[in-house]
Amino acid sequence: MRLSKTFLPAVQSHRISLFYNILNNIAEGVFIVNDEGVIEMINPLGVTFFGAPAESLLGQKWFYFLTSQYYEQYQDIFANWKNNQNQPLSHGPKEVVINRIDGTLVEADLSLSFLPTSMTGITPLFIGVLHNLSQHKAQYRELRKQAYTDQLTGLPNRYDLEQKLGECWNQCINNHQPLSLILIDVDYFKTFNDQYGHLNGDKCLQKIARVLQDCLPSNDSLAARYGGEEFVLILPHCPVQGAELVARHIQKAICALKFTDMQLDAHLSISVSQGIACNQGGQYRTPEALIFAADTALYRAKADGRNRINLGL
Ligand SMILES: Nc1nc2c(ncn2[C@@H]2O[C@H](COP(=O)(O)OP(=O)(O)OP(=O)(O)O)[C@@H](O)[C@H]2O)c(=O)[nH]1
Repeated sequence: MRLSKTFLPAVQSHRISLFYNILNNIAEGVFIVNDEGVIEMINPLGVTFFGAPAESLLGQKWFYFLTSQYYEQYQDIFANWKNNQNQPLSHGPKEVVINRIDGTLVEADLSLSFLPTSMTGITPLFIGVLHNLSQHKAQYRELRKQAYTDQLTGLPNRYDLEQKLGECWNQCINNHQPLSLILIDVDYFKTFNDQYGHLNGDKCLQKIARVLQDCLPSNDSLAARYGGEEFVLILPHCPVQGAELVARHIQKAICALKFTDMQLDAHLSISVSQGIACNQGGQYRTPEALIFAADTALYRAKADGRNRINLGL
């Protein structure tokens, strides 16, 4: 800011240098812009948000450094404000993403405060206070990922499955597309655990998860752990014949699994039972009804002797 201390009384001059010291040492990024959005002052922490030397930031419009979505927002906000200056232009913390000079992105909370000419004496000014959110956001993303992921297999968990199924359901209904679901249950898994131990049982579930992932027919299909030794495949845009082919593929791949890397007998093999249901033309009213139909089909596959594929009605 262009303030001269030369003719100011000593007390006032002291206050101004105190103010500068506070601003330069405060643990938030602070910048001051004029009514065009041009940066007039920026503190050292503020500079780190933009990733360029203070000298090159002064004189530039601050919102040029925002990613496109926020850039347009603030460009509009400033333009609207210029057209109707009676509107106060202040807000509390709002999320923005800053595109630093080196191309890296910084997620931050921005609070904007308006200082009218009656306070500044020259021209209205705005104070921007930036609080770095990048670390919190990274932690949040990690926790969110964990909340949606089955820890043992790395597949989406049941919670994620229910969300995704709801989304696929709506999308397929709206586009008049079929939606198939395969419910898969490992056969005699209690015996596997009893004979080879729970840890080997865990490794076996991990192998099964990898097979299911590899058998997915398209990028929009999804394998999830439904719970215990049960898994689900969601196959959007897939008619029942396609789902049956996928199930046969899974059946073959599971039966071919080897456990010699776990120091188990080379002849040991496992199998799964599968129930298929497909919503093609509105047979089912809800995603829950589709799961129920696949579950009933799975129950019959088990009852018919296991290592079977059964189609729901
Ligand atoms: N190792 C391991 N075992 C699990 C896990 N979750 C569930 N199980 C086991 O899976 C077994 C399921 O047993 P049951 O429901 O009797 O079914 P099953 O023995 O597979 O028999 P069928 O399904 O009728 O063919 C139980 O022994 C559970 O302890 C897990 O995360 N790890």
